[in-house]
Amino acid sequence: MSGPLEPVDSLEPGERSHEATVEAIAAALPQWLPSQRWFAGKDREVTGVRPLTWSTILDGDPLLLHLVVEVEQDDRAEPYQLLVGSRRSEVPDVASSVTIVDVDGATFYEACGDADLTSALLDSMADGTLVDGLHFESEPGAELARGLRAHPITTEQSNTSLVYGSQYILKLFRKLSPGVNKDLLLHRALREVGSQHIAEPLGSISGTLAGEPTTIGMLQRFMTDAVDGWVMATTSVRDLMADPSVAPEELGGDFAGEASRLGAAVADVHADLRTALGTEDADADELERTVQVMLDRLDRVAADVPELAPHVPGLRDAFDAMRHHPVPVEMQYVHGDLHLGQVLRTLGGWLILDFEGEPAASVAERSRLRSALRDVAGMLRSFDYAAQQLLVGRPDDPILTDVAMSWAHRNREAFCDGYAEVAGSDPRDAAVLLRALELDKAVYEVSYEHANRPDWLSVPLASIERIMTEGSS
Ligand SMILES: Nc1ncnc2c1ncn2[C@@H]1O[C@H](COP(=O)(O)OP(=O)(O)O)[C@@H](O)[C@H]1O
Ligand SMILES: O=P(O)(O)O[C@H]1O[C@H](CO)[C@@H](O[C@H]2O[C@H](CO)[C@@H](O)[C@H](O)[C@H]2O)[C@H](O)[C@H]1O
Repeated sequence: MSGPLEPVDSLEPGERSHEATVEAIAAALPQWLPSQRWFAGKDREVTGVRPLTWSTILDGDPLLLHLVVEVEQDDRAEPYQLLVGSRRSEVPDVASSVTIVDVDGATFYEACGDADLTSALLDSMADGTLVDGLHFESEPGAELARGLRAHPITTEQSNTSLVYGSQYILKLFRKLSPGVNKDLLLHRALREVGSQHIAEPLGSISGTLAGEPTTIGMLQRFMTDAVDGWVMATTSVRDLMADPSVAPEELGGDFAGEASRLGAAVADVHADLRTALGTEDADADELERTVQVMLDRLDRVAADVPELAPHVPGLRDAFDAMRHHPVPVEMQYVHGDLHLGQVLRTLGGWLILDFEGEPAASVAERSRLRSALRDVAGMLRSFDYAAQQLLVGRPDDPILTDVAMSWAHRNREAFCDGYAEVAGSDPRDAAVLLRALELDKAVYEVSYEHANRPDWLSVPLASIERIMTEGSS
């Protein structure tokens, strides 16, 4: 969760045509935004939406506008981007949920699902054009195909991704921050050092926000042979739950081998990030700052989510313990929000996606160098999630709970084994730090679930309870 923001300056103004339309769209957004999966502020009322700027990507009929709007909520004002389409000559074939507003007899709708309109984005990147203040570029050496149609992916996402043919995936970052997006920055750095564990970055779209060139989209190679880690992991847990009498290691869908290879891939990426972008040693001030950030987050989340209250004293102790058990920490660029939905198993091995960091963290927080153990903690949390999500909404069943917890334990250990083998040091040796990082991540998840998937709040809360109990036994 970020605090109040300074007012954001306008993007470089595009043509002022369509001004009245843009105002009408902005006026409709307070009602429309909260129903969008990618909107990060669903748990707070939208008190106003102000257009910061807009660009006309296609003019006439059909019309394709790019808007950056500032969304005001009680304690913050944040910029979001939207692609808005309209057609006069034919009724658009789009779901009613994406309709934003009717203006003068024309329907204006969220255009990410309109393949006739979104093909213009790829074509503009292939051509390297500047369209009404938006720069469309391909990465050095990338020869992009033109004329491909796109469909949005349906995964639950913080952003919106469009798949072009079976070749490319374009991620449109929804909540914008001035500057080059960390996801693009780290993908470029990893490509420079020849990382084997990323999908190649191929293009980008940028505008200007608060006077800075700002990434609004990133194009990557689409991996057709990929399955995401979350799907693989949850399939494995389901198989085990379906027949609890089978030992996990005898199960056809045992995930431990993959978990270990994933640990090795994450350690490789950490090493590549160090090579590409360097490291710094953490000093006592850094440790103090880290503990304080965790305590502050705990206070903020506990104020919003009463269910966290009983755990607050124990969580405070866990964070405080870092002060009494300091370990030498090398600070480096990390992924920042690593979980099973951010990793893809391809024929060539594991790829890591989405280096943007936690969607709710401030840009300053996301851009900091951190301990690589943050990513290890994120993935450990994800094994817990994969195990527990099948228990959500079911009556208590001690046998199934036991199966789920054994699966999580087995795969968490395998992941750490794989990581340790490549990194040369075992994350489990820094037990106090790793425990605090896991709990801090779980506090973040409490806030994330409260805002996005209240039904799942029980998942991070149960983990906090478990970690606390293990710690006190
Ligand atoms: N290069 C790719 N090839 C295939 N699928 C991808 C690729 N990049 C992303 N995906 C799919 O899109 C999903 C969302 O991508 P991600 O970058 O994590 O978006 P977000 O930032 O919105 O969470 C991933 O979980 C994965 O299933
Ligand atoms: O992928 P995003 O960058 O949008 O990350 C956000 O959403 C994730 C959920 O999609 C959320 O991850 C949490 O749920 C996952 C299962 O859906 C689980 O694997 C993760 O371990 C858990 O943290 C992530 O926290 C949030 O930032």
